Amino acid sequence: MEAVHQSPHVLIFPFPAQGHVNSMLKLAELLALASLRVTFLNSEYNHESLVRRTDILSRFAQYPGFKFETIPDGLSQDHPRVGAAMRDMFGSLELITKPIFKQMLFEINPPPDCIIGDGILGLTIDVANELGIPIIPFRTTSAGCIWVFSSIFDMIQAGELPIKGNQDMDCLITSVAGMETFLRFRDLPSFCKVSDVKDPLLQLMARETSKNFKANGLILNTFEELEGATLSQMRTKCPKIYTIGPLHEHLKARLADTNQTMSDRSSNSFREDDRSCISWLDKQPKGSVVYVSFGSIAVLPREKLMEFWFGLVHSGKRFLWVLRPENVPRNDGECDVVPTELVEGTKERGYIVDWAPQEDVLAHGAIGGFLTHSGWNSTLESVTAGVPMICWPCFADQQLNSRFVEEVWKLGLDMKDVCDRRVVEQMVNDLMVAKREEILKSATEFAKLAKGSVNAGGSSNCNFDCLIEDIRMMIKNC
Ligand SMILES: O=c1ccn([C@@H]2O[C@H](COP(=O)(O)OP(=O)(O)O[C@H]3O[C@H](CO)[C@@H](O)[C@H](O)[C@H]3O)[C@@H](O)[C@H]2O)c(=O)[nH]1
Ligand SMILES: C[C@H]1CC[C@@H]2C(C(=O)O)=CO[C@@H](O)[C@@H]21
Repeated sequence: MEAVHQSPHVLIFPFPAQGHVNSMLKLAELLALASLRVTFLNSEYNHESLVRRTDILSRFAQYPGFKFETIPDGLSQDHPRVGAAMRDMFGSLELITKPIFKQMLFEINPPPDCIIGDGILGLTIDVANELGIPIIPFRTTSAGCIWVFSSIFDMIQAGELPIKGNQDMDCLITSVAGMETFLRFRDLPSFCKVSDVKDPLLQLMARETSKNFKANGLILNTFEELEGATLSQMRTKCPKIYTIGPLHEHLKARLADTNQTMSDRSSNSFREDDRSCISWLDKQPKGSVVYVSFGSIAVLPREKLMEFWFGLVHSGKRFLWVLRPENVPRNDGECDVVPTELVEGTKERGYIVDWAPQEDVLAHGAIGGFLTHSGWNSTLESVTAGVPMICWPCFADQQLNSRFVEEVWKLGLDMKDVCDRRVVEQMVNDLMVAKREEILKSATEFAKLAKGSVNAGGSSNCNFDCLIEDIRMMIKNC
C-alpha cells in the first residue's frame, strides 16, 4: 500500500437505508483497498445498528485513514424507517441533516478532496457545489431506473404523464429513448402513477435524478455487459459514468488479490444474519429451493403474505423465506391464525428466518430460484449467482428492474401487479420446471459476464481504476 498521507480523502454519504449502505460500504472498502483515505458518514441510527450487529469497526480498522462519522437522519428514535414511512426521510434529511452536513464539511480534518454522495441525496450535490468540493454521485439503482427517472419531464411533455384514467397499462411508452420496444406504463414506478404531475414525490425523484448528470461523474453499481444499451443513452447527457459493479463480486475479487476472503466476515446488515438457514440448505438437494425475500424496506399487508405463503406451499417446492418481524402475520386474533395447512407445509419443505446471509444463500448450490421484490442489490446478487428470478416488485425502481429481468435479460418471470396464490404456484413451477432450461441458459451466461467484468481486464475492474485515477487528480494542490 502507498503512503496514506499522500492519498486523496473521500467522504462517502449514503442515503440512510440498508440497500444503500450495503453497496456504499463495499465501494468504501474498494477505495480503502486502493489506499485512499475514506470517511464514511452514516446516520447515527444506522451506525448504531451496524456496530451492534456486524464486525465493521474491526474490519475497517485495518485500513489506515478509514474513519466512520455519524450524522442525525432527523427522525425520532422510534420512527419505523420502513415501508411508506421511509418517505419522511426526504423531508427530515433536507431540513435537519443538510445544515449539519454543511457545517461538518467546514470542520472535518483533513477536508475531503472529493465527496461521493448517494445519487438520491441531492443535498450532497447542493452542498458540495456551494462549497466548491468535487462531487461524484453514486446512484445505487440500475442505469435503466436512472434513465427512466431522468425522462420524467420528457414523459410529461409528451403527454404520457399523468397516466390517463382509461390508459391501457400494457401499452408501450414512446418518450423514454431506447426503451420504446419494451417499457410499458405498467412498468413505471408507483410514484409516476399519480394524477397530478406536480405531485411532490414525482417532482423530487425527477429533480434529484437530473442533478446526477450535472456533477463530476456518476458511479453505478452495474456492468457494461448488462446495461450497455441504456448506458449509451445516458452518456449522451453524462459522459463520465463509472460502471463498477457488481460491487459485492468486485470487492471479493480485489480482496482475493490481497489474499483476503469474504468468508468469516459479517455482512453489512442492520439485522443479525440467521446462519442456521445455511445448515438447512446443506441438507437440501441441488437446485431445489426457492429463496424468498422482499428486501429491507417493503412491508406487505397480511392478505398478500398469505397469498405468497399458500402459493409456495401449494407449489410443492422447497422454500427458504426471509420474513422480517414487521412482515410476520401476528397470531393474536382469530383472523391472524396461520392455517394448519401452511404450518405443516412449511415444516415439511420450508424454512423461515428473520434475516439471511443473502449473498451466501444465493451462492449455495441448493438454491434453484429467487422470489424477489427486485431491489437492485438483490437483482445484481441473483444475476451474479446465476439464479433465475420471479419478480414481485413493490415500489421505486423495482417495477423497472423486474421488466428488465423478464423482457430484456430473460432471467426470470415478472409477476408485477398480481398477488394470487394460484399465480404464485404457477410461477414457481414455471421457474423451477417448465421454463427452467431456457431461463437458466441466460442466467448462466450473465453470471459469467458479471464475474468477468470485475476480474483484471474486465470492464468494471478497468472503470474502477479510472475512477481512482480521476479522484487522485482531484487532490488539493496536486
Ligand atoms: O435477509 C436478507 C435480506 C436482504 N439482505 C441484503 O439486503 C440488501 C437488500 O437490498 P435490495 O435488494 O436493493 O433491497 P432494499 O433493501 O429494498 O433496497 C432499497 O435500495 C435499493 C438500492 O437503491 C433499491 O434498489 C430498492 O428498491 C430499495 O428498496 C441486499 O444486499 C441483500 O443481500 C440480506 O443480507 N439478508
Ligand atoms: C426510498 C426510496 C425512494 C427512491 C430511492 C431509490 C433511488 O435511488 O431512486 C431507490 O430505492 C429506495 O431505497 C429509495
